[in-house]
Amino acid sequence: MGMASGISRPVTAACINPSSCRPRYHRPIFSFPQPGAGLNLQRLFFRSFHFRRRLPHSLGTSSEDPFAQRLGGSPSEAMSSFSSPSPVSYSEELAAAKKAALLASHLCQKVQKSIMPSDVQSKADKSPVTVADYGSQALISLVLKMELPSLSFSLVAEEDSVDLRKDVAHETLKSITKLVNEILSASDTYKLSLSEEEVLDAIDSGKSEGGPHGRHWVLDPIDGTKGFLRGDQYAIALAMLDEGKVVLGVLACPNLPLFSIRSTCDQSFNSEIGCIFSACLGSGALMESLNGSTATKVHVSTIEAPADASFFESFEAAHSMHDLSSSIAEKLGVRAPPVRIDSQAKYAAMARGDGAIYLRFPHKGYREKIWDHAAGFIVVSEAGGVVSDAAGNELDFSRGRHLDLDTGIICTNKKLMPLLLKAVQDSLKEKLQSPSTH
Ligand SMILES: Nc1ncnc2c1ncn2[C@@H]1O[C@H](COP(=O)(O)O)[C@@H](O)[C@H]1OP(=O)(O)O
Ligand SMILES: [Mg+2]
Repeated sequence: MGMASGISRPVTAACINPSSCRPRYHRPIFSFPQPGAGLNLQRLFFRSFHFRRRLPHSLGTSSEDPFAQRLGGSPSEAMSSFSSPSPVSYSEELAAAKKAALLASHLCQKVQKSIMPSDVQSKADKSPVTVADYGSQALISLVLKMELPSLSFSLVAEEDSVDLRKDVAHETLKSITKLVNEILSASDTYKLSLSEEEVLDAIDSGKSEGGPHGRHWVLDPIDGTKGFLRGDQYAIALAMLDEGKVVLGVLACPNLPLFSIRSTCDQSFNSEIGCIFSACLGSGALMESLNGSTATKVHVSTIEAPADASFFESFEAAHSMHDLSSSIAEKLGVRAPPVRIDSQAKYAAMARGDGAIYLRFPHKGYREKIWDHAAGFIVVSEAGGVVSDAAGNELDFSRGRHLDLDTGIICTNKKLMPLLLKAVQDSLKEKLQSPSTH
C-alpha cells in the first residue's frame, strides 16, 4: 500500500493556491527600491571604467558577517585578528541579485494577474513559455549588468530569443518590451527605455555555458511555468557560481505565504503572500516579504523521526515519479500526505521547515538543468539542510548547463539524511526489479 493512499489525500496547490484560499492580490504589489538606490546610465558608464576594489569580507556589516560573528567581535576586531587574506565577499552581488529578482517578481505578478492566451507560447520541447518568462530574464540580465558593471558578465539562463525573432512573434515581442519598460519606469531607479532589439539582446545574454572556472550567474526567470499559468506557485530563481560552486542564491516566490505553506488553508487565511529567500555561502539563509519586511533567518526542520515528517514533491506527475516518492515515504514510515507544489518554492518552503523532506525523481531521459536547482540548493544548504543526488553525492554545478545525474534529487536535514538515503536506495532497487520496469 502506498503511503499516500493509506493516510489522506495529497496536499496540492488546489489547497495551497492563494487564489483558492484567499484574495490573491490583497496588498499593493509595487514597492520598488528607493530612488537613488540603484544606478542611472551615467553612473553605469562611470562605474564600468572604474573598477571597484572588492571589499574584504570583514568590512561587511556585522549582522551579515559570519567571519566576525564566529569571533564574537566587531568587523574591525575580526579583521585585526587575522592577517591572512579575507574570504571573498559577495554582498554586492547578493544585493544586486535581490534587486533584480524583486523587479522580476513585480513583472511576473503583473502578468499573472491578467494573463491572456496570446501571452503563452509552446517551446520546442512542448513546455510552455510566457511573456513573463522572457520579460523576467531580460529584466534580470539588465539589472545585474547595471548594478555590477564589469568586463565579464556570464549568465546561464533558461530562455533564448530564437522564437521571438520570428515574424509571427512580433506582437509578443512588443508586449514583452512594453512590460519590461513599464517595470523599469515604475522603479524610479532605472530611467531607461529599451528597444525591442535591446530586449532580445538582454534575453540572449543568458547563453553562457557556465563551467568550473570564473563567475557565472544562473537564472530560471520563471521556475514552474505550469504553476504560474495555473495561478499557483512559481519562483524566480537566481544564483551565482564562483569556480564551479554556488556561492549565493535568491528565490523570489510571489505566491508563497509568509507563514508555513502547510497551515495556509487552516489558520492563515489572510496571511500575506510573497516571500524572497536569500543566502550567501557561510552566512545562513534569510527570508523577507516581497513588500520589504525585515529579514529573518530561516532554518530547516529539526524533525528527527520520519513518522513526524512531511514531504514535498512536484505538483506535476510528469515532472517527478509520485509512485516512487510514495514507496520511499512508506519505507520511512512518513504518515503525512505529500505536499505537491510547483517550482523551487519547494526548496524555499523546506528552508524554513514547512516540511522535512523534498523528493524529485524525473522520468527517464530528463536532464536536470542547473538553473532549476542552484538557488534552491544554496538556500536550503545555508538553512542547515542537505541536498544530494539519490546516491548521496553532492550536486555538481560546474559541468555546464546540466547537472550530470540520472537518478533524482533528495533534500532533508542532516539527521534524517542517512535514513532517507537508505529508503531511496531500497525503493530504487525494488523499482528496478519490478516486472513493470522491464
Ligand atoms: N519533463 C520534465 N521533468 C521534470 N522537470 C521538468 C520537466 N519539464 C520541465 N521541467 C522543469 O521542472 C521544474 C518544475 O519542477 P516541479 O515540477 O518540481 O515544479 C521546472 O524547472 C520545469 O521547467 P520550467 O522552469 O520551464 O517550469
Ligand atoms: Mg525551471
